[in-house]
Amino acid sequence: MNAPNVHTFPNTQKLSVSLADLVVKLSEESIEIRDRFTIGISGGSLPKLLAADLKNRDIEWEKWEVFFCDERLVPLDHEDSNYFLCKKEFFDQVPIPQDQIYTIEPSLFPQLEEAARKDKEAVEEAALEIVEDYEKKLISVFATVNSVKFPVFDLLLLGVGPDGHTCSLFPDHPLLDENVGWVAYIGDSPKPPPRRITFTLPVINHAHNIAFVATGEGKQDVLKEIIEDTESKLPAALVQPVTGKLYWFLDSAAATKLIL
Ligand SMILES: O=C1O[C@H](COP(=O)(O)O)[C@@H](O)[C@H](O)[C@H]1O
Repeated sequence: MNAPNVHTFPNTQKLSVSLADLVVKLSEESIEIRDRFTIGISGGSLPKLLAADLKNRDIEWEKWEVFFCDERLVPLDHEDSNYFLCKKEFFDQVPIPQDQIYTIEPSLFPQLEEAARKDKEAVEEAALEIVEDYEKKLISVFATVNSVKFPVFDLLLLGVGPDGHTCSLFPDHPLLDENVGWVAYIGDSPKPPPRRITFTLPVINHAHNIAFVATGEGKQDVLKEIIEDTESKLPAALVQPVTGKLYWFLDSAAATKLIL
């Protein structure tokens, strides 16, 4: 495994500038080689930190293809939606073509809501349709130029929760063992809302570049385990790129307990 590049910054403003530098560099390199930039974005604290400086950069936005590393199964205009959050913080500020921002399929929502009034099995069936639709969207973008075994993103931007979760992969959850599917449904997320979809670990680990972004003192302990304990089984510690590069962008509050 490639050693992670851990970058720490005195404040979130400086972190955002450096994160934007990396995204610009990778976007330019990918467009030069493949004429497009494929990126997966997370929710939580990430979109605001990402957009802060990036929105003012000179980027070929029309070459971007954007997916969500995880998404909550709520309508796209719901405040819990990662799309809604990214739109508010980022997409509304930059000219990425709307049809190159791949959301979960809103027309599949009514049947999920109806299933929720029935039973768990019906919910799982309806959620599976959303998963299959999202996998089709991934295939439409990746199948022609990459190996179809797993999509290979130019960049995945990930967050990490104080419990060590990343995307919607939570500690000790059976989804951590998924090694075939690209997208998976979780109906019992310990962090609300409970129903979500998420990229699986192999999709994450096949990316060319993965950058974690974590800030604030609430993440000190978990970061120490994830970055320094090579035996850790926390979801974020299982992010180990097959051949790609792994970056950590931390503010000094989050990085305090690390031996760097
Ligand atoms: O629920 C989620 O949480 C993680 C971590 O969020 P953060 O606010 O602690 O950065 C996020 O990466 C994920 O996309 C989201 O669905």
